[in-house]
Amino acid sequence: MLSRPNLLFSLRPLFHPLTSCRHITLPPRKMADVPTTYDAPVHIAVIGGTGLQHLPSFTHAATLHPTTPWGPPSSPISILHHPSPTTSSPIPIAFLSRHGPHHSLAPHEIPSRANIAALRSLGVRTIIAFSAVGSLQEHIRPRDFVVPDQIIDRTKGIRPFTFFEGGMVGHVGFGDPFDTALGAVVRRCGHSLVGEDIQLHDGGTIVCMEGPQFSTRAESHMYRAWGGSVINMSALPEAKLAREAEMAYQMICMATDYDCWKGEVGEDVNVEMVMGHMRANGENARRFVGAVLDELSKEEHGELVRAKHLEMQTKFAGGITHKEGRGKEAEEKLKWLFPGYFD
Ligand SMILES: CSC[C@H]1O[C@H](OP(=O)(O)O)[C@H](O)[C@@H]1O
Ligand SMILES: Nc1ncnc2[nH]cnc12
Repeated sequence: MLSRPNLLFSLRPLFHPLTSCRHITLPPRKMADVPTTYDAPVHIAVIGGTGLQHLPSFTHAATLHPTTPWGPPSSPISILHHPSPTTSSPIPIAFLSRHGPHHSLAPHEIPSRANIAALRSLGVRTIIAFSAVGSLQEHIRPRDFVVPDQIIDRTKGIRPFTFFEGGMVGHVGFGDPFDTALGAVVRRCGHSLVGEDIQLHDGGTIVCMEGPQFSTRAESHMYRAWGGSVINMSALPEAKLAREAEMAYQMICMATDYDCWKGEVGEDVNVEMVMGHMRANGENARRFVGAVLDELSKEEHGELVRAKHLEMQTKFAGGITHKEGRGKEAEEKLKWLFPGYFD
């Protein structure tokens, strides 16, 4: 049984599974000027992390408060209008703050399934995720950007990490945890900005640790020996769930510290250090994300942005459980997330 048995049914009028444009009705809010509904599908999202809780300089078209069978997401979802370089109408971008609008969610408390499910239900198929990371390599200096291509999972299995459980089994491929085609676009945009105050590393391995405490020195040395480039607490399960939800996902990282492997007095990572670098270089982070959105808004990227190359993969990956053996609650939730896949 669902813990909230009526939830799926009460959601149906809000998120009709068979319509791509979902009319979202919201609870009464104070934000009188900004609409609380948005009727067109939104294909691109930005997930902001530590120090990147807003994306100013875009037209704020709506603020949505969706809910999902996995509960509400970390924050309201802002719909921002981004001018398209190739069409007359603006491109809508969904912005979600991973730790909440006031950074009140620790990494292990982030409702990643709700975040990804809410974004997918709006039509999102491409996610640019931003993260503040520790550097595990001397040449990746604080304020450098890294567009990673691999992840080592050092979370502890305490975060819900899949949509497939409770009598619905699914196995998606995760050999390349970031989307190769999207990553290539992001790197190209990053390179167009590289100059005196922007440095970019084209690839790298993120170690995603559980936290919320930072690593011990022994762990930090071990991650370096494993070939880790940078470390954070939020690449997973976000990237895994995005893959299950058939979304093209790429993380952009900004180094804020050298973790604790250098062992120099006063140099170990702390929150002040992370926030200081994020504040000082936040404008460059926003420029980077803005350049990526400029590029993705071009018509030529339409197929990529709609993740046509991932469409239906989860129908087959999740088709392993025979109908008669399915857990009913799990089946209902997955039918909500993937209308038509598991009928
Ligand atoms: C405040 S330091 C640790 C914190 O910073 C990173 O956050 P995010 O990835 O959301 O930018 C890291 O993953 C930790 O959550
Ligand atoms: N050293 C570090 N370890 C884990 N997450 C981080 N985010 C920023 N710096 C970090």
